[in-house]
Amino acid sequence: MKDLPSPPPEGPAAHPPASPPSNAANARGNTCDATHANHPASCAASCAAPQLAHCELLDQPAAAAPAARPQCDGGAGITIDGCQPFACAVLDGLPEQIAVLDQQGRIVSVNAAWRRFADDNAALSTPIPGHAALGSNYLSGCDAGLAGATTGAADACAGIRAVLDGKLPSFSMEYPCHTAHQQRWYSMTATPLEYDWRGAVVTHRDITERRQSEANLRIAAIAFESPEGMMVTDARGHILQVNKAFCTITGYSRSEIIGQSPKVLNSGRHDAAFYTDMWDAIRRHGSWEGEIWNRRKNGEVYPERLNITAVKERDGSVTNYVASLTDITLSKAASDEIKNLAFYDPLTRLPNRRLLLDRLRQVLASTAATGKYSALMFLDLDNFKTLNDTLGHNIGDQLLQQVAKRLHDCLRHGDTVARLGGDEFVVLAEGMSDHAVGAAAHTETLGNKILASLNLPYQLGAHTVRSSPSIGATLFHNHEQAPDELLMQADIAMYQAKKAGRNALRFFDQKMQDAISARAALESELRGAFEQQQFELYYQIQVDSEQRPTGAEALLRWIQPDGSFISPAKFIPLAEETGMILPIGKWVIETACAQLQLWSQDPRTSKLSLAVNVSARQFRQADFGAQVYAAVQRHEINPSLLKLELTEGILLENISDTVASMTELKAIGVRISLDDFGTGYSSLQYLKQLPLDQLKIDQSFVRDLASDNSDQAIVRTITAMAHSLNLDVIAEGVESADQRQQLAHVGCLHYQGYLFGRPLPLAQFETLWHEYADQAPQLLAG
Ligand SMILES: Nc1nc2c(ncn2[C@@H]2O[C@@H]3COP(=O)(O)O[C@H]4[C@@H](O)[C@H](n5cnc6c(=O)[nH]c(N)nc65)O[C@@H]4COP(=O)(O)O[C@H]3[C@H]2O)c(=O)[nH]1
Repeated sequence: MKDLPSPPPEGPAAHPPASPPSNAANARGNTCDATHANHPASCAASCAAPQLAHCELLDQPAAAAPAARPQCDGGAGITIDGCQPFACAVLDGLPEQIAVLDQQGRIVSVNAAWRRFADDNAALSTPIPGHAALGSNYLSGCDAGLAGATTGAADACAGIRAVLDGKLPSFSMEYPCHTAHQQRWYSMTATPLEYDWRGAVVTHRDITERRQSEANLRIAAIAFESPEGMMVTDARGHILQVNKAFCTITGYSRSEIIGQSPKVLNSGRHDAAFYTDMWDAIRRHGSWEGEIWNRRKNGEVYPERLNITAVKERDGSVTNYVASLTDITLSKAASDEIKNLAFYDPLTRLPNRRLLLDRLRQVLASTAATGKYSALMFLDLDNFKTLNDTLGHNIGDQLLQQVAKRLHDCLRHGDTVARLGGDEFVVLAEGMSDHAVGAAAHTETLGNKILASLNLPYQLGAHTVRSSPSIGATLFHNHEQAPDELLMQADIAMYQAKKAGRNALRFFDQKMQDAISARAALESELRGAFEQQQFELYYQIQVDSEQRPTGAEALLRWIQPDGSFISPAKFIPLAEETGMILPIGKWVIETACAQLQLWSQDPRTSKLSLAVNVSARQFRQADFGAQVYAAVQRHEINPSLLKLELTEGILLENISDTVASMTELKAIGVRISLDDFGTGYSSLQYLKQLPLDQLKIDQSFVRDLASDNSDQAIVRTITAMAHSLNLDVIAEGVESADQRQQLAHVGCLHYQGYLFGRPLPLAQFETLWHEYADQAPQLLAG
């Protein structure tokens, strides 16, 4: 023990001086001060000390010992007046250790508890100081402690001395007395003893248990005031205690809530079964944990994480319930937000692709059980891009939001509308009918309802706009179909609706699917074909009105290893879509330039021009001009012999960019021909802006030229227009002499067509060309 000194060695102490009579009454009157009022043992000890007749007494202070008084315990040779064996028995029966000190602080009498403790203590290898044996001087022990500079010892010493000197009515302190293995606490009380002589009664009490309980309570109190709300109820559910966090969360003050039932917090959002399950769990497992909606005092309903634990007696009976609760409004809002982002489109708040696929899987599973047909519809807004580009994204977003709302309003409860992104929406209508035909009819009705709704005008800020959707629908009742496959089918049908003129509904059918599958196969073959150099350029001769060969058009051929041909009409659009046209187109230009170079080396062919087709995607490349220039340079050709054939569609897409690109090409020196002329919407206005060299009359006007008056008028107009713009004109698809004659009649003096020659491999073309060069007049005359 650090705080109290070791007792002095055993032995007779000096006789204490006579007690100062002046302080006696005062000291006695204050024996049970406020501190000790709660410690009856201290009081009893101090009040009973004069009667310690049977207690073990060492001797009597000489100055105060009246000779004739009865002796309680002859063994010690001390007699105390009025000493009663009964009082001694009482003191010996007390658990507190009581010692009587004389004026000098010598222990002159102890009770049984003190004695026992002193004996036990002495037997310890490291005795606890302060529990000295009879005869030793208690204050010397304190002094020894002082030497060790222990604060508690100094306090004890000073306090007891003050009591002995009548300066204090009583003194008490508590001190730790820890051993290596145990933490122990004691209380020490000193009260004055006014008898025949002056002394003090010192009481020691083991207060370890109380200190531990107090410590536990302090810990519990700190734990109770955690950031989590805490509530303790009795077994019947009456609230006994709540902490500050509880008050903050619920809005109730302690005084308002204590004594109430937790039912005041009920939000009304959970049914009776919820609470029954909760209490069942508490009964069975002793606790329940989960999320619950509760109501604050201000009426606001909020989510909280709640844990309720039953506190039980040893016999299992519940004494209390302890609830800890956390307001999860914010974390719930955050997790809801995360959920929203993961499963909902932020713009329209509609389910996104992930959630749609999830629902689709569920519907597929349920169709397996019900056998009913459901429908999946893919919607795309016609001309959305134009609206977005012309009125801005903000207006585009508003349109999407209004479309989302209208779609939602068209559906039955339980159907799903999702936004996949951009202007693509998907409707999933479940359980349409038991039969395919009925389901198709229902789907058509729904589709028409959607068409009608989305066709109504939209008020978007200051703009009133109209929009229409193209809708593709597919029906399903076979749970073995994959969600992605169904989406693809609806998408394909939607494209059919677009092809059919937009603002329409189309159903997916198997033939369409087969075509798509074939296209997918072709696409993979196309990639391989380029790598395996299965492409070749064929050349179709072009002649003038004198039947002189003026040049050729290079036409791409895909010749498969088995010798079969795949038509450009089939693979060029696919190559365009997949982007394969870029390397292919580059190769065509390179090959054409290489050929022009070869022809330039022969004076007979050095004037031959060569036309190549340029696709939209190819032309739109930022470096297309640079590619052409590089090819012209690399092969050292006369650029005016290279003719780039562009279609009307390409040129009119973005007129200012087009003019810039064409000007760049013209600067290189190449010539530009407008292919398939007449099939688009070219106006004179546009044509005037474009740096063109030639118009190529589409073969569709040439085909019926002999019989169709309107075709004749068209060809005449085109030719006149070309001449007015100072452009060459060439007609393609000339198959008969009649056609050629008609063309010549309206002023078209350049021709290309089977009449003069089919597209041919290089060697055959060159043979034909030589024949033309030598015999063209005779051939044509024939
Ligand atoms: N019925 C009939 N047809 C005739 C006659 N004379 C020529 N043709 C065909 O008409 C098409 C003319 O080519 P196009 O209009 O540029 O139309 C071309 C062109 O748009 C595209 N194409 C061909 N080669 C290339 C190429 O290298 N690059 C690009 N981007 N497209 C190409 O594929 C289209 C089809 O090419 P082809 O099948 O070779 O078909 C060629 C040609 O064989 C005739 O008297 N009667």
